[in-house]
Amino acid sequence: MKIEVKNLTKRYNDNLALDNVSFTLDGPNIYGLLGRNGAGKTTFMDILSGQILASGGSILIDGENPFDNRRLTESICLIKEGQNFKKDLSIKNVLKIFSYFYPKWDQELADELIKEYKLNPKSKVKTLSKGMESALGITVGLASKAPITIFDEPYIGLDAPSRKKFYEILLEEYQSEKRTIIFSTHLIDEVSLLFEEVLILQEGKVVLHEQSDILRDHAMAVSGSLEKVQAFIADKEVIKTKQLAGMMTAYVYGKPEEAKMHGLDVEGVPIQELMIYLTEKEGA
Ligand SMILES: Nc1ncnc2c1ncn2[C@@H]1O[C@H](COP(=O)(O)OP(=O)(O)OP(=O)(O)O)[C@@H](O)[C@H]1O
Repeated sequence: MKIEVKNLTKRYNDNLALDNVSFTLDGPNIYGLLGRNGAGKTTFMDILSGQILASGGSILIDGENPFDNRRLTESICLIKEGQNFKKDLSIKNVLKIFSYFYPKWDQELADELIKEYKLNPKSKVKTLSKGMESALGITVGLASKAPITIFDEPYIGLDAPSRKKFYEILLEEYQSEKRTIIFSTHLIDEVSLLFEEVLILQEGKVVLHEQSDILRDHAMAVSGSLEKVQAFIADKEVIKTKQLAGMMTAYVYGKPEEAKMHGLDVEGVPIQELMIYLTEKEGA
């Protein structure tokens, strides 16, 4: 499904959570939605899933507004950090309710995940540990098979092996049937290999929207003498520079071979680091 975001703005009193944001997500892909605390990620996901209204601008999903739109909401599954389910329901009933709601619900996958995460179908949500509740969220998100599945920090309390299992199954599911998956997380290093496209928000604005392959191949840290680095970056898009004792490191987009030809040291910049540099305040 195509998601078109145009001049999207969300205000909470004086607080501008989204500031005139425009971009397009062009169909099935795994998108990493990244940014510091308070950048506007959850606000965006809430508007996208039709849960809250924007203050201005629009989001169109295949040309339609998601707010209060039943046809669209059954195509969108949003799993949040917690509080996804009513506390008095049993796991079995949670799954039953979601299976009625999502037309493409995959009960076999839900059963497999429940087993994998050792969840007892009879247990009530209120008796689950944080990690177990997250595992239930992941189960619902994956089994929904919703054409737009959104995970907003879905794994609070989930241990590393369980997260790894989640990434594996997510990728398997995605490969067997492509869908739009939007993933917001602060554990960027751990998941960045899954992302096909990355969006970084900073104070309600998009500071980066790029394909991961391009970032992996072209975002680089070049180091060398001040003069050499300055000469090299003169015509480049510079993310950040650091100087120490006549030496300079610059984070730029460019061709690693070209930097090497200039006699500079070149290293790739992991997405997590890129996010940090792009969202650091000036002079930090
Ligand atoms: N219901 C609300 N009422 C008032 N302000 C809000 C509300 N929800 C969000 N905000 C504000 O909007 C801004 C963006 O918040 P949002 O939750 O979208 O950020 P985020 O990127 O998801 O952050 P985090 O990574 O911490 O979850 C913040 O300044 C936040 O304080």
